[in-house]
Amino acid sequence: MDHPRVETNGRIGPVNAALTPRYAGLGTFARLPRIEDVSKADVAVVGMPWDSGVSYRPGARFGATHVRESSRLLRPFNPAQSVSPFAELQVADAGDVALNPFNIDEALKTAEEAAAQFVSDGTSLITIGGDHTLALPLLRAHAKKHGPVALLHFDAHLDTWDTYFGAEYTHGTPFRRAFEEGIIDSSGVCHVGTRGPLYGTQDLEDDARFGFGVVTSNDVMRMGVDEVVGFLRERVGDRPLYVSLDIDVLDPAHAPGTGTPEPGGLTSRELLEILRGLRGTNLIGADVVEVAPPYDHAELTGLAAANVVYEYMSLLALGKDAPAGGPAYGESNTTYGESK
Ligand SMILES: N=C(N)NCCCC(=O)O
Ligand SMILES: [Zn+2]
Ligand SMILES: [Zn+2]
Repeated sequence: MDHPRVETNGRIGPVNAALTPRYAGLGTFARLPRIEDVSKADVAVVGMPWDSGVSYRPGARFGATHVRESSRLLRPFNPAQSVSPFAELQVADAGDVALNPFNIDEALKTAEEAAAQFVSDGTSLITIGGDHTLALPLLRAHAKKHGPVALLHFDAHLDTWDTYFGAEYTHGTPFRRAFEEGIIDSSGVCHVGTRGPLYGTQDLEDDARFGFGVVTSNDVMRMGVDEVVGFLRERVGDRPLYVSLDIDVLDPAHAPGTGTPEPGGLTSRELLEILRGLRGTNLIGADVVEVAPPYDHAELTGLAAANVVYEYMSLLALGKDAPAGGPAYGESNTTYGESK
């Protein structure tokens, strides 16, 4: 079936929701075109259906499809940032990478090669789904082009542990490996949203040795979003920035569909607003991982993840020269008029 699309500035946008109901049709991310249907994509959304690195509940292999399904309600204009991402950039869905579920080394190699193809082409990559092990090959692919990158890591967990059952490549270990490989810039790395029990104090000592700053979930509550944003901006400066976001950074009330949930997390409002605060940073790529739909309810987790991706796209559309404050950010009462 042919479904007319929104087209602005010569960019092929989503299927027009005024003509085709949102729940109809095949589900690309935000009902955007497939990458084969555009001449060149500025931004590609790529699914990573793989969860062979998990330590607890499996299910993130189904995350990519779930996030796509939960993205049908996204609309073309983002008032919180005053930007129409699909009009500023050609965004397309590149489908899923076929990752070997039985061989971790091979899967990580495939993921890295697939990512490197987009990155070397100058296409910004946003990946959806999969477990957090995948951050390692994604960082490798970005570092290959940009050198060691700044990293904002949104997560309940540190993910700088060493090994599980002797295995080096797991969803609890990608950022220790990234540090060891020299692909992250230790002066520009920070965790956001950490909480929950650790194995011991050594976990924090190791983590600090790798250079990570830490904004815990409680810090977000105590400092408030604006101060957190100021701290993160200062930390990353204008370095090439990769954002890796484990959906379990959200409280299980906001994102139940994940494999290692930890109570006491961020609200989706806090998370989305912190991401918006990154406008004008040098974002080069981003992921959202650990969405495990078998544990989701009412699409809460899928919707949160889809909106995270939409904020990534908005940041990319605004570009690295966007002013820090911006027309909408921090002036929420003026956005819809009236209530100031
Ligand atoms: N990356 C995520 N979601 N979790 C890591 C938890 C590792 C553990 O079981 O200790
Ligand atoms: Zn986590
Ligand atoms: Zn994680």
